[in-house]
Amino acid sequence: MNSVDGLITPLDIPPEQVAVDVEGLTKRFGDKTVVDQLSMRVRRGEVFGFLGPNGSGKTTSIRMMCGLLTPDAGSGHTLGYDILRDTAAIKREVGYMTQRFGLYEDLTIRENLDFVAGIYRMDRRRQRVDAAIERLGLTARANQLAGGLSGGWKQRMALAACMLHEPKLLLLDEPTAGVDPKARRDFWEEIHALAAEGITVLVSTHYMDEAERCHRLGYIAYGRLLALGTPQQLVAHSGFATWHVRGNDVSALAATLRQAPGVDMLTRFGNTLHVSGTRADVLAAAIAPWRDKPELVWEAAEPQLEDVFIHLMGQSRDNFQEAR
Ligand SMILES: Nc1ncnc2c1ncn2[C@@H]1O[C@H](COP(=O)(O)OP(=O)(O)OP(=O)(O)O)[C@@H](O)[C@H]1O
Repeated sequence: MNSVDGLITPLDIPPEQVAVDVEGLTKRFGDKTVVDQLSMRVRRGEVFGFLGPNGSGKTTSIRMMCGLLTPDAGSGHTLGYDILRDTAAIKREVGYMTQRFGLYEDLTIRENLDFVAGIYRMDRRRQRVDAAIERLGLTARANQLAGGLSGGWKQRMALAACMLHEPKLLLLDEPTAGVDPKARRDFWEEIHALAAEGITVLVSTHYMDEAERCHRLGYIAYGRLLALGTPQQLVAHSGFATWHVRGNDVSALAATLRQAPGVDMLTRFGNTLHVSGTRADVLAAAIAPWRDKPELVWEAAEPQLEDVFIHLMGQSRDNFQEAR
């Protein structure tokens, strides 16, 4: 088969620790299969990240797991509820932060949250709003207009809004798109603090540094789950070997190695090349003629999660084309 085999590490845990357990989830829109036979589990209190190219089915998968969308095939349980039958119960326990949060720019943070609590007819409205403001560190800004907030604070407010009904599961769909790096880091601290309290978090992201911060990851391409596991498992099971080579002029070397069998990926960083392959022995043979050149410095390197995903992306494109 292909080198993506072995990248699925199922989660073997007792039932009481399972937050999401789905089997064969499939969704079609028209004649297009957007999610194809998705089977996986998420542990309670885990931050689980979905990665994959645009339009690969991440949002659709997450929405099926949370009873927001009915699958065409497959079954499963979320927080112990059946995803086909108990959708109302699941929705009550899920907080969903969509890619575009509709906040009112001319209302303050407090007024926005109060408005959300109002439209959902929540009880203890004042108390819930106060708790969300405090929990998300919004106290000092509670009376500022939302329109004047930076992207990071807006996201924090959006998170506060979907925490008002005290959900057990959070769905965050690319929550930090367009947020500056410092605010992204703070936001992730918050996500981990919530997970530490036992809240399960499903998050979709395009950022590799965020993927590395998840407890476990699923990589989806063309609706298929191609990889599942902790960041460490994904790197280890990829079989990837990586070398770094430095020199004053690595252009000729780059051109030759790009064509060499065993070199699956070659990335240039200034005067350094990162050269990777899924077969360590074939890669070693490819670079052997260059290893003793005095003008080059070679170093065996740890493969990075990003390398694995870039490779998976290329691989899945090939598989997809073959399957057509
Ligand atoms: N309600 C719908 N009707 C028709 N097609 C849809 C619908 N929802 C999603 N799709 C299509 O299904 C595919 C997968 O969409 P989905 O939003 O799940 O992908 P994604 O991986 O979350 O992408 P992105 O990173 O861009 O959000 C896309 O081609 C999308 O256009």
